[in-house]
Amino acid sequence: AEDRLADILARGTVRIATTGDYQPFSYKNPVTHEYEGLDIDLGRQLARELGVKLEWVPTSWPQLMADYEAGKFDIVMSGVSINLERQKKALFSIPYLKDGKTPITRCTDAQRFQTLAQIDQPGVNVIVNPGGTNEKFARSHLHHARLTVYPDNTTIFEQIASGKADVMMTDAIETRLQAKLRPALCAIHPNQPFTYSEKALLLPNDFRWKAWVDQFLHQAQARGTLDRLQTRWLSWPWLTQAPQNDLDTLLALMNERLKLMPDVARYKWNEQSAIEDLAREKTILADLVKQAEAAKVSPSLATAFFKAQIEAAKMVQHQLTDSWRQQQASRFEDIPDLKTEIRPRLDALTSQLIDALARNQTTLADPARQPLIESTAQRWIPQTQWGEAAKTASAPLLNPRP
Ligand SMILES: C=C(O[C@@H]1C=C(C(=O)O)C=C[C@H]1O)C(=O)O
Repeated sequence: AEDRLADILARGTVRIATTGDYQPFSYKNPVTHEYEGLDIDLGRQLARELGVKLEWVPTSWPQLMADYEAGKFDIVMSGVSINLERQKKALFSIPYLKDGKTPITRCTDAQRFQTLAQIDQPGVNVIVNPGGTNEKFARSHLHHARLTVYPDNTTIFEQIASGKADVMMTDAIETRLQAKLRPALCAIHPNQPFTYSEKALLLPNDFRWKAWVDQFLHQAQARGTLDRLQTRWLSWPWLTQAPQNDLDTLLALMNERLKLMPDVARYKWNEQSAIEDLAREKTILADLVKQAEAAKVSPSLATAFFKAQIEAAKMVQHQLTDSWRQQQASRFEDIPDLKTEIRPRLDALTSQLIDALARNQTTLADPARQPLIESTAQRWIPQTQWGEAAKTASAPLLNPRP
């Protein structure tokens, strides 16, 4: 008989399928090309507890069940909703999140759209993304309101903020996330949604493997890991717009590097170790010069640029630890390991940053393009949450160089 758990342990790898298109669960960051989100963190913890390597298997919603039948993965972690159709073929773990459809609207109109009866009125503009459970829900519950089907998931919430639409009904977790990303919007009773559904992990038909996964989730729930993951990924500084050109990409990568610093600082806080690690900095700068030469980037530009990124990284860490010291913060839970998890991601970013420098090199060296660089950086700095550190990071792009 099949014993998937034994297979995984013998193989030394767990294959986790994910779609990469569903914030806050699974999102393929278009700048770093890495997966990020609640289910991604949970997947890393699952692999750690199994004691095996993790292989992400890209899948998509339309392909999910076909990939399952082709045996391409051991588990799906992607914010999958339990549904009895899927369960005719596969198994689900115990649920790790409760959800349901609820409204999101402008905060100024929050009182107008509390109930379905209030929403289903002539003159109310409801907006919905096509093809999924949101559209199904809207079509079966709305008879008087005007329903606009809007295909662009990335700008649909802008339509509400700008008044082109009034309200959307979607998963409560998405309304919470969007309300954090866009302060003009409010999630309406996300704790008492109109419908009830559950998120779980999709598994092959193997009860021993399911028992292991259920125990893992049970512990994550009981120890508070799942609550912490929700808090983390609902306040994550998600990318809201993909970069449009090489200069945007460079700035976005600089931002991605800084986004890793809160975890670096939390790790060091737990270990009570110093923020500055000069040996590590020396290694980075030495590797970098080699990589720069290979990519035909001037080593002096690359060095100046990375010194500024490292300076900014330490500023972010100091700011955070100063505030934690003031608040007498205690230990942080579930922090990724600096050596085996965070620094490898920083190293991957180093290569991507060098590529981006190479693609921007002529622009950066051209005095006629300085005004463009300056205005792009000036727009970028306040869009990040890093304040002075973002200025420090972008200084080498602005200052005229020898
Ligand atoms: C990020 C870290 O903290 C500091 C900043 C570094 C960086 O930006 O790469 C390197 C070493 C430390 O001085 C780290 O320790 O990895």
